[in-house]
Amino acid sequence: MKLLVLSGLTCDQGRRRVLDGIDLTIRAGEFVGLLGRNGAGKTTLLRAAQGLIPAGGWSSLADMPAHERARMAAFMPQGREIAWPMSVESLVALGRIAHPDAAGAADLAATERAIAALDLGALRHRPATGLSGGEQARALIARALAQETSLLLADEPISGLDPAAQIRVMRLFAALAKDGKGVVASLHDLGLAARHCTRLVLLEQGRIVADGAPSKVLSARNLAQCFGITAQMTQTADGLSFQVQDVTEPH
Ligand SMILES: Nc1ncnc2c1ncn2[C@@H]1O[C@H](COP(=O)(O)OP(=O)(O)OP(=O)(O)O)[C@@H](O)[C@H]1O
Repeated sequence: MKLLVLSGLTCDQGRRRVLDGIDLTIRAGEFVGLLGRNGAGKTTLLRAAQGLIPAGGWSSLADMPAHERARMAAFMPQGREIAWPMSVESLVALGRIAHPDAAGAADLAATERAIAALDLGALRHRPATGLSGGEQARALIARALAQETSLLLADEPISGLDPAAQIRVMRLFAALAKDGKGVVASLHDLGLAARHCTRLVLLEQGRIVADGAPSKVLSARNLAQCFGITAQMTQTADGLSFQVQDVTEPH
């Protein structure tokens, strides 16, 4: 089942074209890692796909009425500012705003599931503004999870998390995809992307330059061209193992 279709999506910032003709379809069951250097266009793509910034071309999501979109897709933005000193559990419960006709019990249950999934039980009564950066990230992922949408869009969800929390979040996203949801996450950790994503989409200067299985997208050629690095990749019994070896470009 198609959850998101982008066709010829473009976005300009000033006189620069920062997203240039993106054609992309996300289906149920996929955990898609959105990769690319700083400035490649990952955040712009995630925002333009939702109609949060002006864009050309077509997005199935941006085309929906706002209330339908909120039932279809949850978004964890890259900027993690939390405006009010509300408790962590109240912040997570905000994910339920898109479900005005859900029973109170269903809202509570979804909030509790999200709190448990992100291991926030011990923090639930703390003001969200007083959390560490990584704890705030987990609370915002939980808020998106509580929305219980078919599609989850997450902008650098694991940056700033400790190693165990990063792996837990990647496993959680992989499990959501296995359950039939779709997840698109921009990521800078190529090793975790290789290990956990079902599909990788590589952006360069606002264009998709590779799209497919992790072992194909993380080819030596793509790594050199799009990241200026070399890496060693081996298939192990546990999955794909990926280790960056060197930088191939002068700074
Ligand atoms: N509001 C803005 N005004 C001007 N330029 C912008 C604006 N937003 C984004 N850009 C430019 O658009 C390009 C793509 O930015 P974007 O944030 O999408 O990159 P990214 O791939 O998410 O990068 P990062 O990995 O650093 O988060 C960059 O060159 C950026 O400088």
